[in-house]
Amino acid sequence: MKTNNTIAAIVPAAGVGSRMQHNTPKQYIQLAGKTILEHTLSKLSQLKSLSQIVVAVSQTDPYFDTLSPIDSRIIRANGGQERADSVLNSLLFLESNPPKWVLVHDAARPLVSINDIETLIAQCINDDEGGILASKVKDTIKRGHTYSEQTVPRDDLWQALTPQFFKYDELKNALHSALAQGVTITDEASAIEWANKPVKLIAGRSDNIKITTPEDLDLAGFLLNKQHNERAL
Ligand SMILES: Nc1ccn([C@@H]2O[C@H](COP(=O)(O)OP(=O)(O)OP(=O)(O)O)[C@@H](O)[C@H]2O)c(=O)n1
Ligand SMILES: C[C@](O)(CO)[C@H](O)COP(=O)(O)O
Repeated sequence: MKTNNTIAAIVPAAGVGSRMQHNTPKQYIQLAGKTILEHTLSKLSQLKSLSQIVVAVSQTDPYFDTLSPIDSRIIRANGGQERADSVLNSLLFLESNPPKWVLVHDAARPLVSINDIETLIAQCINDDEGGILASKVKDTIKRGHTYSEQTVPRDDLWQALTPQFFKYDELKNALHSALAQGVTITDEASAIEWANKPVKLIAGRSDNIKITTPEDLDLAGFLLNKQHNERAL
């Protein structure tokens, strides 16, 4: 009997990018010849294992439908108030023909490495457990406000990245219940942790940055051009 390992991608892209302070939502800023969202979707479209790529955008988003076609697997869905609502809406969008697994990846992380995504998927499927790309904290970490009160031990501290990869049913149930109970959910892993289910930490490249503030743009543009030139060699 063939194992069902269908995988759908979900790309939350319904944010307004308030920290970017730009006149369009940050996913539509042009960098290295394309919008940030197009770079992200071009990356995901290299993954043949994906059955669908659901992109959650604001219901009133006027930009998405003007993008050049990238891949026939891409489908538009409605986002929500917060990132977690956008992800839950996308999961519900897939409800009539649910995949076994979902790969959730921020529109704002166009630099992700395909190798890292393939490693995440392979390890999670092999161990039959969900997981996330994450990078070990590298700097000395302080706790405090105006003054440092403490240097925090960092041996077990990780920065959560995306993609985050979970079984469809587990993620939908965890997100739905956590949001219904008013729990703050900043990533898929926080919903799964809240549901007392395991989250594997898979070390990923730390240059998979989330483009968040204006100073991220130059670095992201530089790295995107570098990746483009390396592919052309
Ligand atoms: N209601 C929301 C909010 C965020 N996102 C998406 O979630 C990803 C990560 O969120 P973040 O970087 O925080 O984006 P914004 O919410 O747009 O940024 P800000 O917090 O600065 O407003 C982004 O791809 C963003 O478009 C989403 O789909 N729906
Ligand atoms: C999901 C995420 O990208 C993991 O780092 C992040 O939590 C989402 O954005 P935020 O800046 O934490 O709201």
